[in-house]
Amino acid sequence: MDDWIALTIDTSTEAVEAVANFLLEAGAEGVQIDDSADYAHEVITATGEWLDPNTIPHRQAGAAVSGYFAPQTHLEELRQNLAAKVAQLASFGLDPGAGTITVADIATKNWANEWKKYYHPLRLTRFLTVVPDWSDYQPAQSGELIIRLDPEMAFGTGSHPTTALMVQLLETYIRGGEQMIDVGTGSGILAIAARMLGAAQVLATDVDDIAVANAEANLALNPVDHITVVANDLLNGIDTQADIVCANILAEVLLPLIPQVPSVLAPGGVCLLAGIYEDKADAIKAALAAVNLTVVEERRSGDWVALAAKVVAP
Ligand SMILES: C[S@@+](CC[C@H](N)C(=O)[O-])C[C@H]1O[C@@H](n2cnc3c(N)ncnc32)[C@H](O)[C@@H]1O
Repeated sequence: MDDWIALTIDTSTEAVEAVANFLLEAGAEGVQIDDSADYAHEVITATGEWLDPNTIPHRQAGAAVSGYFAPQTHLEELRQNLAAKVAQLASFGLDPGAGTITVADIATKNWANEWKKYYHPLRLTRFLTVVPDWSDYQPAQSGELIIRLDPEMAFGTGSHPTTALMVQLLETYIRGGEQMIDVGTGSGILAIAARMLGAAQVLATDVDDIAVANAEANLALNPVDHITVVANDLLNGIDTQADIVCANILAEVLLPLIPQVPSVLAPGGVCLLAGIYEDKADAIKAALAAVNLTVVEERRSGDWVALAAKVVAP
């Protein structure tokens, strides 16, 4: 059999999700992400051993996203199509990084499993650890909650700082028994985390059908119920009340979402937003203020900002 084609785009950490989507939309059978940011966290091995990321050989800056394509792919057309999309990243406020595209034939029979070596159990917070579903990792201490994920297709393995910020906010604002709406659920990671932390019910939505399917597959890997996943754009057509509305999406999507939040937010509820690149934070705060939502907490990780906002009585 002919070799598979691996097409690798050098980019920045913040553009990893968009570039992976470009490759999947272009027909990649799978994607592999090699992101220097993944090594900013401690890594735990399958046997529960803590590893200093500096002891593992890894890229020091930026990220590379590889897509695997069937041998008969029209390579030049594909390369040009992807180069055009990479050139548009800056107009979405994303740093394209080097933006170079390299092509390699790979004889690896089993590329579909190759990428898995890049995913390790990841200690997200004191209480939550994200574990790839093929790992036999067991909790290293009492009280440690395990989220099992197959991170193959959708965004949300926990390794991105925006996801980690949002999980920290969920730990702060979930007291138990809340109704929650998770807009842009991706892998479903936030919905699963919320249920494990005590939320009563989660409505998880995503505009991308692949994400909806991946979130449903991930729910099945975890001992969680009372999570409904639906394909939906923003909060369009949703009229249930929620104590928590969370969304980890780029500012361009949060801006039209924010005016929809008050109509679903129950009295005393909180709106949690992540995915905000720091130069967009002021615009997001202004959009919140315009609908009477006051920022009550701000968290940062690198260049990323996450906000909690509530209706505060005058
Ligand atoms: C950055 S990912 C977040 C995934 C996960 N919630 C997390 O925190 O790791 C953003 C998700 O929002 C989804 N999304 C983008 N635009 C959307 C929209 N207009 N309505 C609903 N979901 C959207 C994307 O498909 C993607 O899965």
